[in-house]
Amino acid sequence: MREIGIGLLGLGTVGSGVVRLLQDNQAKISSITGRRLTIKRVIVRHPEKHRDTKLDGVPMTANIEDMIQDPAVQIVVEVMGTIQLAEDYIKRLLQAGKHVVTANKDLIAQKGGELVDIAAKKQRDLMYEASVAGGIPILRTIVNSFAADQILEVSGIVNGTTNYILTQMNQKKVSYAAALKSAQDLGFAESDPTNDVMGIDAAYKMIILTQFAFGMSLKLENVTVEGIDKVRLEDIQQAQSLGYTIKLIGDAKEIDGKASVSVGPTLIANSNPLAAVQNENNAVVVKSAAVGNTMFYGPGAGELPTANSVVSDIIAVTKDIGIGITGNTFNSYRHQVAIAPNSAVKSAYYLALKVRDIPGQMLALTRIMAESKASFRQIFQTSSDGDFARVVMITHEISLAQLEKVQEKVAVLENIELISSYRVLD
Ligand SMILES: NC(=O)C1=CN([C@@H]2O[C@H](COP(=O)(O)OP(=O)(O)OC[C@H]3O[C@@H](n4cnc5c(N)ncnc54)[C@H](OP(=O)(O)O)[C@@H]3O)[C@@H](O)[C@H]2O)C=CC1
Ligand SMILES: N[C@@H](CC=O)C(=O)O
Ligand code: NA
Repeated sequence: MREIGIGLLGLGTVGSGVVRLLQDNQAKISSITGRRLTIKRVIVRHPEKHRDTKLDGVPMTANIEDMIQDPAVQIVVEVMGTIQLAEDYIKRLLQAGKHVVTANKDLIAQKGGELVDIAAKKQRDLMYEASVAGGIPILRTIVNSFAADQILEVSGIVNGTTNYILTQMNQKKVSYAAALKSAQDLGFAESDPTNDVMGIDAAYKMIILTQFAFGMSLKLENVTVEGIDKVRLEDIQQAQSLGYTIKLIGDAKEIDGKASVSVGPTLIANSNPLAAVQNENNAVVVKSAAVGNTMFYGPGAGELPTANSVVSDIIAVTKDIGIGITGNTFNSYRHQVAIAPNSAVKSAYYLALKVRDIPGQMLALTRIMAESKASFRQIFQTSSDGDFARVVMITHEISLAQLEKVQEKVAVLENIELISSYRVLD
């Protein structure tokens, strides 16, 4: 049987999983592809480090040139991370005629367009199924199974670390710091978890999903992003008492041909299936004109789930090599970028406010709401420590422009502080 040589750029959580799947499922993969997939070379930062993953006889070095120059390597798997270095390496690998599979959403979200162009010019494949929602095969599904349908919205939970943290805080009353630490130990979090908790990792994934769903290549500054770093246990408990669970939700919708993309803590009604998605699991809901709502659920991070997406890409590339059709872009849908105005983006909101416990404050608050033409469906004063009361309200559907008006007006009030404003999804 003919051989396909694989090069691994990175042998951490995901890289080790890739090795394991290629070894454990070799016979099945060969039966499907008609090729024997063999790991020929590994590049890591510290080649001398002790590793549990055993790759007898496979050279392991720190110099990318070793991979670029190795004629035995046809497909390189980039599971190293970073943006600039990975960009430089992948460009050189593509120029040298290698096919590339990557799990690097940071890179694809920011530099994907350039890399796709180089790959196409060199007639090489560039695939990145693992970059969005880890083990869920969402990108290929959008390309293949929604090609004939008009996607209206793609939304859901696309970061495993934050969903794990929120689940642990909500169910086990674990502290934020302890939950983050265990997400790191379990290998879900990025090497620097700032991007996870600040919503940036989810924003990168939403940028990639927007490209696949609407053909628009957005930049990070086009996405409204808020992380979970300011979500308090009080908010989580308050939401629960109202019948909601707080999740970090990514949302990309098309409004009159324009995109609106956001990431932020959101109150999900407990009857909504997204509320039941726990720990590192992700769920992506695709709303489309013909099909309606379709939900894709599964592990969004972790060694083997992510590795399965990587290996599915390796198999796709191997099949393309076999029939001589490499160089087709992973997603060929292109559409001019247009961003929806804030007046067109609508949602219900949960507003939590710290209000000085003196007469007249509720009146001031309701006046601001009336002036902003924003009505509320629920309002509570939940506790008072003598000086300050906590007031929580859930609005009817209002536009982002109206919300901003309310935020601006509250900001100038001396006795009322807006602590959080989160979207509400029924
Ligand atoms: N973990 C997950 O659940 C998921 C991760 N991803 C993405 O997959 C990629 C890898 O993640 P993960 O496996 O968790 O990361 P790890 O930190 O576990 O592994 C990174 C690997 O890359 C190597 N590496 C790092 N820097 C360099 C460098 N400068 N030169 C050569 N090698 C280098 C490291 O070498 P050494 O071992 O010597 O330190 C290590 O083997 C990232 O892009 C991540 O965003 C995507 C989906 C899920
Ligand atoms: N850090 C990411 C890993 C997968 O992309 C996450 O937690 O989802
Ligand atoms: Na995926």
